[in-house]
Amino acid sequence: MSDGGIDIRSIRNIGIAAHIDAGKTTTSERILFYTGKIHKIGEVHEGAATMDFMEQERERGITISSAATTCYWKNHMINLIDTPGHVDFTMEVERSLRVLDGAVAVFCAVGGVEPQSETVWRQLDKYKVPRIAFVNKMDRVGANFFDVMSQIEERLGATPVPIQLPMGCEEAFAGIIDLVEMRAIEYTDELGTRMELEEIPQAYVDEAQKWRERLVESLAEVDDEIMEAYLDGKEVSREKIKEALRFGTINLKLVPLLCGSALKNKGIQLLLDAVIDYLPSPLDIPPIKGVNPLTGEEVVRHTDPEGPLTALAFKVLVDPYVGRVVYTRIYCGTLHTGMSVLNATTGRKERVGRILRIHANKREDIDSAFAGTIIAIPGLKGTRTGDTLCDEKEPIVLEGMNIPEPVISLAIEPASKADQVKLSKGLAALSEEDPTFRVAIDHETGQTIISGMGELHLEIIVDRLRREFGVDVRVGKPQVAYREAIKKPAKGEGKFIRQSGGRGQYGHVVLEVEPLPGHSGYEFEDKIVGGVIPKEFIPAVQKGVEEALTSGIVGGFPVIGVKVSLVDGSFHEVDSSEMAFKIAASMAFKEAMRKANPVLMEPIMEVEVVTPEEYLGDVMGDLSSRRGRIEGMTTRSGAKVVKAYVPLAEMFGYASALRNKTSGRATFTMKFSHYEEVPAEVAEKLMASAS
Ligand SMILES: Nc1nc2c(ncn2[C@@H]2O[C@H](COP(=O)(O)OP(=O)(O)OP(=O)(O)O)[C@@H](O)[C@H]2O)c(=O)[nH]1
Repeated sequence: MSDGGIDIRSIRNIGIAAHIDAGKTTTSERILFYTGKIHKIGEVHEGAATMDFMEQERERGITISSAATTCYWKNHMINLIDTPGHVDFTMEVERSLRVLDGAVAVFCAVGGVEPQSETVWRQLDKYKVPRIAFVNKMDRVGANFFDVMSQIEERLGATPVPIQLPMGCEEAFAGIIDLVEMRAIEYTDELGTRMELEEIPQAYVDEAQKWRERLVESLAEVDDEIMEAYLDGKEVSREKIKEALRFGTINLKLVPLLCGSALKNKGIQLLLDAVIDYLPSPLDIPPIKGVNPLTGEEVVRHTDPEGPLTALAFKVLVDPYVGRVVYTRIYCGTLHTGMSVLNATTGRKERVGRILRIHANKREDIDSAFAGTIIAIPGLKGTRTGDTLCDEKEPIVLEGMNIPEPVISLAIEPASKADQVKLSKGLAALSEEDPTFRVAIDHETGQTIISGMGELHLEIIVDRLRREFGVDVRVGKPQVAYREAIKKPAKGEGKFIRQSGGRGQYGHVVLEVEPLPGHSGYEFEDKIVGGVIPKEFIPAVQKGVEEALTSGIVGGFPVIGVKVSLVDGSFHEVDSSEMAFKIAASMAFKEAMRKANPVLMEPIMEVEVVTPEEYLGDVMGDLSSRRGRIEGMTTRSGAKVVKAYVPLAEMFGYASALRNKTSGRATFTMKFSHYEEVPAEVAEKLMASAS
């Protein structure tokens, strides 16, 4: 199976992961330059970068959107996937890490392993992504290749294996020694397009020999044949070295270490060679798992162009040239234009009218795309980020793409009447792009409420509304989504009786309430016997209860986890009406709830903090002071991983607090877990400040 002469073995789906300022954008751009797809090297911070098309990303220095760009190198197809690295966007991170098979971790030769590179590295560990490391900025004053190597070893618990050495550094950085080929590469022009291959200069021979031996020594650990040759003092062939490096990298046993200067155009071609030589093709990764939505059975799909279509829509973006496109990774089967596919997540069918391959500077229409590739599909109206697209006859929903419930919300309003329409449009577009972002209207106040995954998430949404949609908005303070529940069963009675001449009103309802297990869900049961309330009024009773549930009696928050039984009541031949029963039901519910020991419930987050051991005490102490409950502690790649349950209300500002406590070296992720009762003294304070 081929695509312009490319077979699956020659595909590399990679991401570039780096600390802010390590040179991710410059490196990506140089890759696109050398692979011949863009012809001008732009200075990133002057706005010419190809990957960062969102103005805001550049300003904030964090990458939010994840696009994929296709380029070719030595008969291989490389799909470069943009990887975000911020904790508030765990969905984004998970999605892009899901679709890439390997990564290039870029480090700054001066800064080394900086706190954020630690974050990114640990995410790659979590998703078991094979990687190579590129020590960039070798031309800068203070650059030190070996320092970065030891930091990777010590701080990240990895096994970096240099496959290159720098020739000179700082101002004098002139080229690279290739320890696999045992040759030197010198650059003779500014753009780095002219490289001279030469013998290793005399001054570097000893050092090169030493590191070549170390390379073989490291490979002996992962390859028996090399181990034997090493013990016997025999030469190991170049091919064998490459094979063992590839094996060690793909199996996460080692990380090849390279060097260069993206800005000075040195080392990028060799980096591309290493991507091809050592990072996995779609055939080298484990098969993807999912469930059959009809039977609930687990399904496993291999990278096979002949198999049933299985694809993941990993990002919806408005492309500046084409409009709304769905970036999709095909895991199995082949997608053709004109094909009808099942969106197994929504259960709806979609027609694929066009398939696009996105290059840095153009969009190419293609007829088909097979397993292992990444493409963009325009016009899939009903498909959102995280949806699985598949063959209708063999449905599958890929696992692990659950969309978390938003836990934080704020009120938003247009600054003027003129902004109203633009605001609605902007909110609709943004919630379509990002399934973790929701929009709702508060029926009591008429306010528009937006909800998301964290403070920064909403901050960025508001920022995008201002910039991209030109809306002037006013926003309220972020609010925790509280709920109410009851702790014991109780009975309540409600009578709504009016007699003022003419036709009166008569509704009389007796309800029992009881808590449901786990404080979730809602049930209504009609236990009326003997027609003490006629059948036709039962729906009105239920409606009255449901309305009362939307605003509890503790603080006016929605009530969750309650079973309501209608047990008794009475009616009047003439005066009873649906309205009267609805009001009586609502009164009965409120009375029952008052007697049922009502409590305030708060969202509890599952928090995972990854920290170097030296900060463990501080991190745990801080979590406890935030009413956190430590659930467990493990070790991952030499760092401590603390799992805890912490109320969301206590997590405001946690990102900066953690940064300050750990000099930025610890990282965290959090997601909603469940609701729990707010402790009495906290609830009291909360209610006092609200009133
Ligand atoms: N001296 C030197 N500077 C470099 C090199 N690579 C990148 N830079 C500079 O470092 C700065 C950051 O580079 P970017 O490519 O924007 O880094 P990034 O990791 O994408 O950073 P963010 O966009 O902030 O996330 C820019 O001013 C680059 O010109 C290099 O090899 N040598």
